[in-house]
Amino acid sequence: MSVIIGEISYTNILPFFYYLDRDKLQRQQCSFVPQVPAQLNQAMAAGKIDVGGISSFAYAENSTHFTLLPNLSVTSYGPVGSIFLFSKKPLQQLGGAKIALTSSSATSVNLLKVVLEHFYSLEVSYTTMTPDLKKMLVEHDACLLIGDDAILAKHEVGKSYYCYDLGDIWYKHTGLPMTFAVFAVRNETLNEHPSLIGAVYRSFLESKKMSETNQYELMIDDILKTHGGEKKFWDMYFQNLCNDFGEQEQKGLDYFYELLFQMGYLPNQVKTLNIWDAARIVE
Ligand SMILES: C=C(O[C@@H]1C=C(C(=O)O)C=C[C@H]1O)C(=O)O
Repeated sequence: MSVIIGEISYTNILPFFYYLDRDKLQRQQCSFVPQVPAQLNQAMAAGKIDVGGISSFAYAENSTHFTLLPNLSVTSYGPVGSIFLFSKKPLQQLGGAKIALTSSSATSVNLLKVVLEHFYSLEVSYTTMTPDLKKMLVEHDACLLIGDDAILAKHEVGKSYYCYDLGDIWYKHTGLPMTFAVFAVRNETLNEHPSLIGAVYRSFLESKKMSETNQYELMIDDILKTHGGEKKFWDMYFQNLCNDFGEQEQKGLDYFYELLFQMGYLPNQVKTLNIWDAARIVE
């Protein structure tokens, strides 16, 4: 018996992982797989990962096979600070443009399609590439980066390009938050190991609460050692992200899924968000 936990390899997921008692979870036969979102999404769909953070888009693609864990997400109300379209031209002039998309993402690449095609009525072409701004912009007019790649690129070359925060654009057009990552578990795993998934879920919740209570301080001290940057920047970044998944966050996600279905980017409508009734957790 083992449960494999997917761990998004970006700083934005850290509040849920920083305080996990990994030794205890490992003694309970849990193991951890760190990867970028797109790879975790695929692994979870293939049954190679059981539970963890995935792109919210990947939940929509697998909503009949996955169950969402309540009160956990990576969401922004407005600018997210790590999902940027870097462009050689102003966004409104991107009609006919060639856009390079990071291969790490699922939510943000689809959010970009909503922004360009639905909000701005632009027709563009897309190529998926490994995230490397300089290489992406050799033959493309604009590129999308997410996570720590985007943070670094903004810091290094942000002033040389037009730079658009997709969380900001989404909020301005809809008045709704955007949930980039959700926490989900495969239905089969939930049926087989409800009490272990309960333990994993409570650990995520506790880590999130501890991170929020001490204002991410210890976590940011460590990030400064591993990633560099300024304390002020990371303070702002984490204070700005919402880690809840309540009514308003769900409303934003419902609307995102609805637009993607109408645009043909989701084959099936997501009728309901299937959220685990945590009250039923088996101790
Ligand atoms: C805020 C971010 O959210 C991430 C974006 C994701 C995506 O675009 O698929 C998936 C998981 C999130 O952790 C980010 O990485 O910048």
